[in-house]
Amino acid sequence: MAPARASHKKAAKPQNDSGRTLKRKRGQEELSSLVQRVEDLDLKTSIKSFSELPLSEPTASGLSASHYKTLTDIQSRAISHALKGRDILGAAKTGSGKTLAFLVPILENLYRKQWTEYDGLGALILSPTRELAIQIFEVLRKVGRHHAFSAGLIIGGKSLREEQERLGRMNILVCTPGRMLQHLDQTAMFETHNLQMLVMDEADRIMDMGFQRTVDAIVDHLPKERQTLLFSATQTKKVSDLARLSLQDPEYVAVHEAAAAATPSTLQQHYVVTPLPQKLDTLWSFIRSNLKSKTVVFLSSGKQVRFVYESFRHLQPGIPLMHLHGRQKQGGRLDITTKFSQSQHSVLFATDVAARGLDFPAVDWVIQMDCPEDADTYIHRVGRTARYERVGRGVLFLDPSEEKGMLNRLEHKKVPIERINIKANKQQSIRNQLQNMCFKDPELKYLGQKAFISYVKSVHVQKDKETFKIKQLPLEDFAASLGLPGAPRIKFIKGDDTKERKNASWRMNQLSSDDSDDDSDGEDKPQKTKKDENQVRTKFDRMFERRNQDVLAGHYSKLINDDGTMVAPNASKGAIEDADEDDDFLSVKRRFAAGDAELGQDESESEPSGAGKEAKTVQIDGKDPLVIDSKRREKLLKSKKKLLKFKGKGTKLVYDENGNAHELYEMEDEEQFKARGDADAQRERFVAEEAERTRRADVEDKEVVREKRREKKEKRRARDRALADEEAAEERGVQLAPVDDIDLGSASEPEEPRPSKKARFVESESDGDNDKPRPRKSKKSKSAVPAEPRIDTLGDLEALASGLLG
Ligand SMILES: Nc1ncnc2c1ncn2[C@@H]1O[C@H](COP(=O)(O)OP(=O)(O)OP(=O)(O)O)[C@@H](O)[C@H]1O
Repeated sequence: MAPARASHKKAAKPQNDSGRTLKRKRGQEELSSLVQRVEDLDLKTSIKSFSELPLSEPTASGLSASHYKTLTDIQSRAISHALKGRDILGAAKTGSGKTLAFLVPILENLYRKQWTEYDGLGALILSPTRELAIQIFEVLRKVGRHHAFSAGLIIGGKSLREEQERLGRMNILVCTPGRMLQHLDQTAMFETHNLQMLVMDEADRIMDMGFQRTVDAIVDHLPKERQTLLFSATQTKKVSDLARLSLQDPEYVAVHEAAAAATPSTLQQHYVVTPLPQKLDTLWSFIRSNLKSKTVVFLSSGKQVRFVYESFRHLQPGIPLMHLHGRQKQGGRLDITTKFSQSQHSVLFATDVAARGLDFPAVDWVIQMDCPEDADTYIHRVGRTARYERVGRGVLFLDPSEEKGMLNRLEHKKVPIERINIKANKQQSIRNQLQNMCFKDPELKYLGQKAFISYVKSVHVQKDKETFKIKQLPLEDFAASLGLPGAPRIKFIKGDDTKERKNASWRMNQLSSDDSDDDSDGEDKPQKTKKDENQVRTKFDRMFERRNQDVLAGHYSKLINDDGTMVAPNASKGAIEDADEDDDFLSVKRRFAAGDAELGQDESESEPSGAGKEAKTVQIDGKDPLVIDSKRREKLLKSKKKLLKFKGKGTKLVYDENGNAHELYEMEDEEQFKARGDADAQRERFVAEEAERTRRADVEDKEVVREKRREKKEKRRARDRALADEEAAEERGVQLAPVDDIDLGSASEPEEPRPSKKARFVESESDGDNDKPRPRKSKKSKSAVPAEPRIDTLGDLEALASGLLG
């Protein structure tokens, strides 16, 4: 969380009393006039520039310093209503300036209420992605730079504690829903009862399946009496959502509802029909012929993004390549968005994490290589170009099976899109190069296999079956186009309820790779069709399969384990760094089979053949092996306390005279037992011996107890004597040292009550040390309290105060 504090108030020079009063008076007058101007604001007048709006000086100067002068349509319509405290449902095309449409009212409404740090949280802005939250926060810092509010960014990726410490002092927060809920539930100091405004940017996304419950829980924490603003490029008026958010008589501000198109007029939109197996070739050819452009390429999953990025990087197209997806670490994601924003010519491969709200300057092309799940997603993706009156172009790649369905959806949403064809002479094939690369580089091949699986998975979970027809996709050919020797097997779980998993990107977990194949390394085998069986296998194929055993046989034989215990794939290092795995796809976790390695064993020994460095097991005291397959678990090895859980209780050993260790209870040999005589006689002897041992132990115990009582009595007497001496001395007027060497714990008299633990939080008394038990107060100590000093003058008072403080 980065606090943003404007400085104009701090910079004020000290003034004399009358100057201050005058300034305060002038401030009050300005404020009343501002309030009056807001009240008088006519909602029907169309406002063109920020200077026409009733805005405070700090906001006006923040806007002008950020070079915002004229209002966009959505700003002109929404800001006026929001200034008057109305709830708003705002919908406007991508890149039309929705961010300012809610930031300006936030600053103004808090300003007019003279919000201070003591008032706590005044406004909460929710964003579906971290990147968008960061971007909103940056705009807030810019336009709010002359305000004195504190603002924070809560998006996770930092320690909760660090955020917790500062959270209580924030007036405005920009956050992602998950992290916000975590704080609302766990941060005691965080109060929201005073909240004035709740804003949701990309509201339809926040309120869809992925966040529904989180948002409900957040709203439960917020006061009902508040102003709520919802913004998106594809807003819906779903009554249930509005009820959930307790919107009161919201103003529906949909500035482009009557427009002929849902997308900016400066945007040229095209689609190409390119069969799935040719998509990579088409993309490659496109990039090669647009080296002087800035392009965003959208793919359906992080694994797809990684594979295309890695393979194209190997092929060196002659333009910088970047990639962005949700499984990257936060720092990396931020670096990439900054780099891409600053670059002039580059290609960014991204998942839908970049589809909403991100404002990359001057993007020339948006390529949607994988078909978006619906028309709204298409609109958001394509909206990364042609922002704020600039020009831009979008190209959608469609498999022939997707063409009809998707075009219907787009037409329904008023998206004007035209077909274009690829020039045959420009089309280049990279299939052979990819095959060679996958052949030589097992890691790339592994990425390709994951990309294939995740693509098929993403198509399968799509809700719109008119557009996404998995059975019509030439999967075998698609796998070959990725450079793979065959299509990895995929098993679809029966009864798969796609409706339940509407959001493909969020809930792709209902599929499983085929674990029915009982061939030891057969899991990686391509899907065999009848055609395949008749095909002659070339030397090349055989080599590929041999390489396969090294790369994937290890993974899959561990991945798919009938007893469901462990898996140990051998992902490339990079792939693991991104935590970009197929785990969600599989019903078993990626862990090793039990008993792979003993504690302290060489790391290399603990890995299965051909495996990467990622997972290992350690066995502790013969217990079930502890699988080390993540950084968190690796840390665990360093904590003795945590490891106790995995350790046994330990075995007690006794040593004989020769120094040999024996278990405490060792089973005796039957022959030896018999040799010692009749069993009944032995039992009686044993009982008699044990009874005697118990009697002796009893006597010893009683003696110990008696000794302790004697000691206590002695101490009590000593204490009584000391007290008597003290009182006698008092009567004689002699001052004694405090009685602090007496063990009060052994006294039979009731002790002076110790302050309870709670007392720590009660305002401390003069000595400021409520925790420690104090020595008993004697009459002496009472009489020793000095008489109250005389305070005649201000000087006397100051002297006393400084003495107390000192
Ligand atoms: N009044 C304005 N004058 C000039 N530029 C503006 C104005 N308002 C916004 N912009 C610029 O327009 C661009 C798009 O703004 P913004 O990101 O707020 O759009 P958006 O509507 O939220 O887009 P999306 O729907 O994609 O989230 C930004 O670069 C912003 O700086």
